Amino acid sequence: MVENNQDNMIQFVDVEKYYGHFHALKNINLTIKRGETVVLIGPSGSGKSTLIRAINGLEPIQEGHLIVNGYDLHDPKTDINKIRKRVGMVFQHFNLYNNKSVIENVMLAPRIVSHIPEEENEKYALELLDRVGLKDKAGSMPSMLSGGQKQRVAIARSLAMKPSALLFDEPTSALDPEMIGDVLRIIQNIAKDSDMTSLIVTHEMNFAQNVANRVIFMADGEVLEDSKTSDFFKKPKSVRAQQFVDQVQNN
Ligand SMILES: Nc1ncnc2c1ncn2[C@@H]1O[C@H](COP(=O)(O)OP(=O)(O)OP(=O)(O)O)[C@@H](O)[C@H]1O
Repeated sequence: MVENNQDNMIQFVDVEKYYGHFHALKNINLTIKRGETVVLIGPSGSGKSTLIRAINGLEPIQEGHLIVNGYDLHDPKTDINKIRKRVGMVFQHFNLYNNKSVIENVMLAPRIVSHIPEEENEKYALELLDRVGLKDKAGSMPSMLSGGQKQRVAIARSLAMKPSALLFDEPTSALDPEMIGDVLRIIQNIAKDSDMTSLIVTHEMNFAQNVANRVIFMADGEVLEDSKTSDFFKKPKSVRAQQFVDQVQNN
């Protein structure tokens, strides 16, 4: 039995994850406290997406405990929807409903999951679209938007459920370079909110340095480093992490 500490938003205890025989997450132990902004970095294939997707149950784990907002995901009695209500996710490829307008995308989950009255739902959706600079696109279809705009809608949509935590899985990797700055600025603003817990997979090292209070470095399915951001960028402890940072920064 793992102690349930209310200060912890996300806790991995001895977590193991396999895809068939492939060991994708190896003995993961880490805790993310409420309000923290944590950046997860590492080479391609190191398990970053698997780890972040495990947190809202998109990837089942096979061993250990994964406790999110007080619920143990590995307990069959846990209702995953209770976790997803409080933990939003922003994907690399936006995952918008292309047959629904921008505002409908933002209003859908609060309407279906939380039964928010229509007028209140619409008012809040417009506030969120304003926050991401897209109020004037409320009636547009996603196909009429740029990649950066689509991602800003996806962020507004993830905020619509008033989550306690947001997971970002490479939110700028599919964007043209000129769109990345706007999206990162919005994420930075969200992360500054001390009530919000953010976990961000990214290759944007300047962003990581400016925004995160902690950096987690993964390689080959393991967490090799979990350090304060300033300590990590001053001198990573492992050779693997140093090589990775040098390579990303020289690109
Ligand atoms: N559904 C799956 N079935 C089998 N293997 C998978 C599956 N998803 C991921 N993997 C493997 O698990 C490992 C970790 O993948 P993951 O996508 O978590 O890495 P990542 O660090 O996010 O990589 P990237 O930066 O390229 O997105 C990789 O070797 C990948 O091939």
